[in-house]
Amino acid sequence: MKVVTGQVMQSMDKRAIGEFGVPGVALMERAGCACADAISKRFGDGAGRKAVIVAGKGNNGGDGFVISRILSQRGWEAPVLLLAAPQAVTGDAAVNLERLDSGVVTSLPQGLAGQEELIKSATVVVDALLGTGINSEVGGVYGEAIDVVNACGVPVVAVDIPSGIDAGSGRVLGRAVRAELTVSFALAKLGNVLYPGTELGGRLVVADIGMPQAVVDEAPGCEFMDRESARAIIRPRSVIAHKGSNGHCLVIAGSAGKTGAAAMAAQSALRAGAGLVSLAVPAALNPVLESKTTEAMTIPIGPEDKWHFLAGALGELLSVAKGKDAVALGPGLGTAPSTVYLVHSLLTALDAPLVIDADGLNAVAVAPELLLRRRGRLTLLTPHPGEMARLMGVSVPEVEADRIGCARDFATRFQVYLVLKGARSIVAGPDGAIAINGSGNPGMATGGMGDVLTGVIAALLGQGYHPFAAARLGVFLHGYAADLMAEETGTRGMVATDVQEALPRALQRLTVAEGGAAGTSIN
Ligand SMILES: NC(=O)C1=CN([C@@H]2O[C@H](COP(=O)(O)OP(=O)(O)OC[C@H]3O[C@@H](n4cnc5c(N)ncnc54)[C@H](OP(=O)(O)O)[C@@H]3O)[C@@H](O)[C@H]2O)[C@@H](O)CC1
Ligand SMILES: [K+]
Repeated sequence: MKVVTGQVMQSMDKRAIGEFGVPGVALMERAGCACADAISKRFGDGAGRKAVIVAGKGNNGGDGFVISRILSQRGWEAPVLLLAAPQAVTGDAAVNLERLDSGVVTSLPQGLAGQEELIKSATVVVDALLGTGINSEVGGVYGEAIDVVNACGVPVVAVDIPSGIDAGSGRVLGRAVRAELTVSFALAKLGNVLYPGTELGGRLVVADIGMPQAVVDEAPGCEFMDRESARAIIRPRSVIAHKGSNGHCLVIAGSAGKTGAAAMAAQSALRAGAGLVSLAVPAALNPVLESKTTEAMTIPIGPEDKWHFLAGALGELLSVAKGKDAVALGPGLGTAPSTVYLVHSLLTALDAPLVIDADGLNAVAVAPELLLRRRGRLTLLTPHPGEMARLMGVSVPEVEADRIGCARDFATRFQVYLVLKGARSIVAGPDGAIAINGSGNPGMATGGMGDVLTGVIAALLGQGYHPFAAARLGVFLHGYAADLMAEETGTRGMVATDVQEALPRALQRLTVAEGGAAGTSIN
């Protein structure tokens, strides 16, 4: 599913009207109608139902006027509380304000004070205060109105986006409405799918409002990874495939106390469909990993009494990497100076597509410019916000404040593919392309989940997926496996090996035709 910023949606609106001759008032009619349909579907129709529409003076309010008119025709009582003088309403919104029966609209430029009882008596409150036109922090009467709506205890349906959410980032601009359902128009906005906006919006429905297809197709946006997008990436496996044709991955991982990271990365690569996995570990750890893993082939590296990789392991590792389809570097490596040195040497010497995670990233953070020496070879980094902050030399809050910007900046600057992990992981390509992952749940906030993701992405690279496809499908599959686990056992107590073991089921669900309507509801 494509998602766009609020500004892009506003320019799409202008293009549809200016270049394609679609009247703005027709777009508004369809937008209001889609909201009214969603409300009817959720609450039914007929007498005894009351929708209180809290409207601003812009076109978001205009949609609210249409909703009032349509619900009234369906037997609802649908009063509009307009936070402006009627003369302040202009354009298409004014046309629809005119169409309302007298007595339906109460003009309240001073705010909602005194309207609390009416609002509390509603079946549903419709939030039509602010949409994509929000241009500053919300205060004054709009801010107070948001507080009243949030305190009323009645289900709220947000028009386009909860008022107060920045459509381009999902940030709360001062304060924002909390809705049960959001009906967004033409395409979802970034603020509908990124936290905290996505959580405040509740369930999201994206309604077709008759935006010309060319306008939709040509709008610059990014991909929101849902089941449909994942299905579009997965390739069928040949019925005559053999282990050699499904990719041979090399995992370089492990140090004392971190054998689990190595085992999970290797096992997850197998669970994500790798044909063969070789696991290179410091020699002293080999007996542990021999017994921890079954299908993966372990390769002891370096002196028998060493529990971490030494710089001198370069030659041995390059020779085992020869002919491998993908290499995963980093899980549980530790940060011993000789290991860091080894990672630097491997960065410039390894030819195979390379996934770098965890301590591998910590080593890269010391000298990120080494990534540029991999030019022409494929490199994919999977940092969490802490690792991203170290890579960029900024603070974690700075990363969290602009996750898309940070991921895009690093990926383009160092010509790598990058997955910035966290709720709604961001995938960035060296050309600046962005995807946002839609799967996953809070049960994944435990140790080892990153090792599983590394294995999954390495397996997909090894099977020949393009790195941007491997990263997008990898993060979706990883989160989707966790979602399947959560359906069965809930999110508390979920561990990384649960997700690892659910990977085949997730892959199967994505490759077998799904029953029921695909629909446009994403959560
Ligand atoms: N795009 C489409 O395809 C379609 C879009 N449609 C709908 O139009 C919506 C966009 O409408 P829009 O552009 O009129 O902006 P909107 O969100 O109503 O707000 C602007 C008003 O709010 C004000 N204002 C701004 N910030 C504020 C603040 N912090 N605190 C207080 N006030 C603030 C600002 O006032 P100003 O600052 O300019 O004086 C201005 O008056 C979109 O979300 C969708 O619902 C559909 O009808 C059909 C198809
Ligand atoms: K709104």
